[in-house]
Parts: sequence; structure tokens; C-alpha cells
Amino acid sequence: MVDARRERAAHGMKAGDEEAKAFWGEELGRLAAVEDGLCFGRLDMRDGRRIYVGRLGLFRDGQDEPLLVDWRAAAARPFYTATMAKADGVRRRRRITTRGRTVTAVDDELLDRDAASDSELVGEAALMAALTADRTGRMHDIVTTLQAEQDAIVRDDYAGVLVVQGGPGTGKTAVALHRLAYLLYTRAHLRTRGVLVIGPSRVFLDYIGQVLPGLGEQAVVTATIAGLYPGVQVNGTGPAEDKGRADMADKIAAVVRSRVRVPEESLKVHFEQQVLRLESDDCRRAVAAARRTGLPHNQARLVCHQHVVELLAQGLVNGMENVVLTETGESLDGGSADGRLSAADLRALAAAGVVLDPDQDDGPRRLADEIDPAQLRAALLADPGVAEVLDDLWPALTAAEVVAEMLPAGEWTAADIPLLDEASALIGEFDGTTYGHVVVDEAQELSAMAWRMLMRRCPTKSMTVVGDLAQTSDLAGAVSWGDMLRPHVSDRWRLAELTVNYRTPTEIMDAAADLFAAHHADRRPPRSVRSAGEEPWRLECRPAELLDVVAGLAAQHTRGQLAIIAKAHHREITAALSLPTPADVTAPVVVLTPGEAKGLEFDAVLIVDPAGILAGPLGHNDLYVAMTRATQQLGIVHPGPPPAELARIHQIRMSHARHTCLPAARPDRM
Ligand SMILES: Nc1ncnc2c1ncn2[C@@H]1O[C@H](COP(=O)(O)OP(=O)(O)OP(=O)(O)O)[C@@H](O)[C@H]1O
Repeated sequence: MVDARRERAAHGMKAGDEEAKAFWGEELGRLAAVEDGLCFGRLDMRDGRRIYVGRLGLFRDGQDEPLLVDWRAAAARPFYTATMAKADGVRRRRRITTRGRTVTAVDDELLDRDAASDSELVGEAALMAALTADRTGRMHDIVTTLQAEQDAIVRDDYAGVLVVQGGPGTGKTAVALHRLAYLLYTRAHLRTRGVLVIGPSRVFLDYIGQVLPGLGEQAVVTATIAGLYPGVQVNGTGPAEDKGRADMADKIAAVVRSRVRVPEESLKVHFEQQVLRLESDDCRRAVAAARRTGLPHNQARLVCHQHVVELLAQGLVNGMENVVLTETGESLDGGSADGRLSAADLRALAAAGVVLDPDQDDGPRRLADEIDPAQLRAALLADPGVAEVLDDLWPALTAAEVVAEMLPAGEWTAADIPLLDEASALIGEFDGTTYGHVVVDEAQELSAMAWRMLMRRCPTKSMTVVGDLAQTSDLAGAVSWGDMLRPHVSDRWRLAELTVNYRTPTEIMDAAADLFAAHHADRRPPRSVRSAGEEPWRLECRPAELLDVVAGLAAQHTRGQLAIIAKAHHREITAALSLPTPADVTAPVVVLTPGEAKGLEFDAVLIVDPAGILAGPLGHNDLYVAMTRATQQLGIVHPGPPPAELARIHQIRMSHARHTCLPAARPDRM
């Protein structure tokens, strides 16, 4: 059946026009992406029906009953929600593992009251297999093992902003992407309006890049906040806190407003050989009329200029009102002393496009009647002298010059992007691209200004926002979801929580418990679903030997992916291990800062100099992020004594470390 669809698509590609080609090309891409594990489940219902669940729906020609039910369809829901206590008519749930088109494993669960199991996890064996598999540096979908608390969020039809708060590894990213796939399935209009996924870095977006195609969804735009404002090189670093505050919007608006300058006194405007007067009040009225339009600065500028030009033109015409011309263009009345138009008058008329044709014999005419007002206005607008006055009054602006006026000189930083975007919206540079639904990942890092930028792109305010307030590392980031969202959506937002940590084993969460408790007394960390059987360890070394120790441990690493997470020593370690910058997160060993590691996960993690990480602003959150990236093992190397929050982690000796390797380190306890 898939082959038949593929053939039809290939045929469509050959025969169709450009539009058809794009349509069939997308279909081919979708079929290729869902091929792996196309059918992954079967529900045997108590009423005898058998439902096959897969990555997309398949129907036999002319038949209503689906051969394969799309995982997002209502009929597939019990696959995720049925439990022993609430079986939803399901007798048996079967998980099917395939390689290519060959079934390699089946895992059956009988949802019979007699079959005893007190697990709250759905499909525990398959889930555990997924959680303990080696990481590849790319995130995979979790469509075969989605858990009930996650499924409830995925299928939540809430139309406003749904915030998913959850600790590390609770599946926030996975859930957000699955919800997007679900919404694309249930709300057809989203396909035409477009959907956007915002992530903290390009590395992160590459990491999650496979998930939606694997769910049959290709047409999704992914971007960082900076990526939404192309054309700016972000090279600088610097404090983001002040730049992220919402009152920056008022400051930018004030700068833009301040560039409109009504003169205190009347102005002399040189047009051709004439000097026209422009009163201060006239300027004020022109500015007020332009402001009343509510248009962005650069568009309102044209309105203002047109008003002024109208006044100038009127002034010119008034001056000519009493001038009556003979058929040869001589002034009969009110002209120069000798009854002729002055040379300057004639030049002004010529500049305005008035042709005085001496051959025309239609008697005396009023000069004012001879003038084409549109041409006169155009001539005034094109005149450099007039343009100078107009630009002094209401200049054209660029976002860059507005923001640069507010900041000390230097390179653009990431925190400047929302400011540039704000300015561009105020002056009319924003291209107006919007989306029907926006997913925001690591949303705790977004500043108030970044939220304004996003809201501008989502007029319907339909969003899935996922994050963890205990992982905020940006001082301009969120302390409370309500504070960030209410200014934009009032009460049209809702909070959902995820409480189970699927990534980080119990041993590592226990090791992070002191750190968490010391800085988040009012919160609870998520509960791990599994133990890895490996104790995290820490190793003290002399500062001078830090690099050697880290290089030695990295060299001993043989299996799975190892992430070395460091702040101050990040560059030296990257150089010492001859690794590329930016890091290749699919490589066996990768060196990252805590910020870069956010949202990612690895089989093993080695944290270098935790005190250095803690020392940064919100450093405790950065260290918590670093500690919770590992799916199997965690090691910590600290030059000098450990930070108090890590003191209870088992310490290993240097002699032992020389024989130890990540991710198979087994500490000897002290
Ligand atoms: N139901 C599930 N079945 C299989 N794997 C799961 C499930 N839920 C989560 N995972 C896995 O747990 C890991 C963590 O998920 P994810 O990255 O979405 O968590 P997160 O809440 O976004 O974490 P963080 O806040 O640390 O970025 C991923 O490898 C994901 O595939």
C-alpha cells in the first residue's frame, strides 16, 4: 500500500507542473521518513476488533475501515492511555518492532485484571529499551512509547498558550513536537498558516530535526530567536538582563519618536530660486496628522511629508493666485514690475511641469489654473532643498540606527536581536511573516523583549511553550510564566506539568538533589523512572593538572557518547582534544558549555570545574542543567575542593581515575 502511494507520487512528480511536483515531492519525503517503524502497535479490543497503529493512516481503496490508524486519530488513543485499571475496551496491547519491513520483536501487554502489574508506566519493557539505548546525537520520536501524562498534553486541544513546565528529561521537547504533529493533523488550517518551532541554538534545532519528519510532518519552520531576524551578525557577548526588560520597548519607541523634530520657529524652504516659509504650527499639524494614521514611522513619514508639501504647494499657488498670464506667458497682474513673470517664476513653473505655450491663443489665463497640483507637489518632493527640510522634520530610519543610538558602540549581541525587531516593527521594516502555531522550547530563557518578538509572529496566540524555571540561566529569562505571558495573552494561557524524568537515572538525580534543594527550596525535582546502576563520582585534582586529567579521561572513553561540559576551560579543552568549533554533537566526544548543552543528552557526561560554572549568574541552574544531561554516567572533575552542593557525591582517587573510563567508571568509595 505504501509502495502504491509512492508509485503514485513518483508518477505525479513526472507528469505535474511545479506546484504538483512540490506536492508529490513532499508526499515522497513523508513516505520515506515514516518507512522505519511504519506500523508499531496493535490493539486487540474486547469486542473482537483489531486496530493497527502507525505513523500514518492507510486505507484500502473503496474501504472505510483503515488498514493502519494514524497514531493521532482518536481510535489510536487507547494505545497510549489504556491501563489495567482503565482498559478503554482494550484486551491486549502489542508493541511491534521492525527493521525495514521485517518484524524483529513483539511485546504484548494483557490489560486483564488478572494479569498482575502495579506499574504506572505504559509499555514498560519497550519504554526501558528506548531509554537505555545508546544516544546518537539526534533525538528520535517517542511515538511508540508516549506515556499517559505526556499523551494528555499532546492531545490537549487548548487554543491559547499551553505552558508545559517540567524538570529535566521529562520529555518536554518530545511532547511539544508530538503535540505540533497532532495539531497539524487535527487543525488543517495550520498547514496553510504555517507552524514555527523556536529552539535555543542551531545545534539544538539540528538535534531535534529528525523528530517531526519521522512523524510524517515536513513543512515546519525551525529557528532560533536570532534566526527570526536575519541579516545581523551576532558576534558580541554582554549582559542581557537590562536589554531583555519589557521597558526597553518604551525606550525604543521614545527614540523613534524623538527623531521627529518640530522646529521651534518658522523655517525657510528653498525651492528653485524662491524662499517659502513653513510655520512651526504647520509642521506640528503635519506631524499630528501623520501620527493619527497609526502607521509605522517610515510609512507615517510619507504622510507627514505629503502634508508639508501640500502646504508648500498651497503657498506657491496662493502667491500665484493673482497672476494672470497673456497667451505668451506674460504676467498681466500681480507679477513683476514690468508685467512679466520673473525668470525665477518661470523656472519654478517649468520645474513644476507647467508649460507655457506661446503658440496657444486662448486668451489670458490665471497662472494658478495653469498649474498641475500633482506635478507641483512632485517637483517639491523631488527638490533637494525641500527634501532636506522634510528629512529634518521626519527622517527615514533603520532599526539598526535606532538601536545603535541606545547602546554603547560594539558588535551585536543575541540580546540586541529582540530590540532590533522591536525597532523594525515600529518603523515598518518587519516583513509581517506570521504563523498559525508556535512551539517554544527552553522557553524559560526568553526575555520579555523576546516574547514580544514571538507574539508579533503569532497573531492567534496559539502556542505550545515548554521549559523549566529551575533551568533558567539567562538573567533576563523567566522567573514566572504568568509574568512573561500575561502582558500578551491576559489569562488565555494554561499550565500543564510533567513530573517523571525519563532521561536521568535515579543515581544522578540523587547526586543533584543537594544542589537543587539549596537553590529551589520551593520546587520538587522530577522523579526518575529508572536506575542506571552506576554511581556518579567526583575527582579532585590540582589546577595545573586539570587539562591532562580531562584529556586522559576522554581518551579512555570508548562506548556511547561523552559530553564534556565546561565553562571557563571550554576552549582549552576543545583545543587539547583537537575537536571542532562549533561542536559536532553527533561525535563520540563533544565539548560544550552548559548553555550549549541545554536540551541535549548524552550517554556519559564529564563536568569540568563545577565551581567555575556555579560562579556565573544563575550558575546553580547551569550546573543543574549540566548534571542532568546524562542517560547513564556522570563524572565531575574539580580543581581544588568541591562546591558544598556536590560534597556528598562519591569521590574517587586519581590513581583510580587513571584506570577508569567513561562511561564505564566505577568509583571506589572514600
Ligand atoms: N515516553 C517516552 N518514551 C521514550 N523516551 C522518552 C519518553 N519520554 C521522554 N523520553 C526520552 O527522554 C529524553 C528526554 O526527553 P526531552 O529531551 O524531551 O526532555 P526535556 O523535558 O525537554 O528535557 P530538558 O528540560 O532537560 O531539555 C529523550 O531522550 C526522550 O526521547
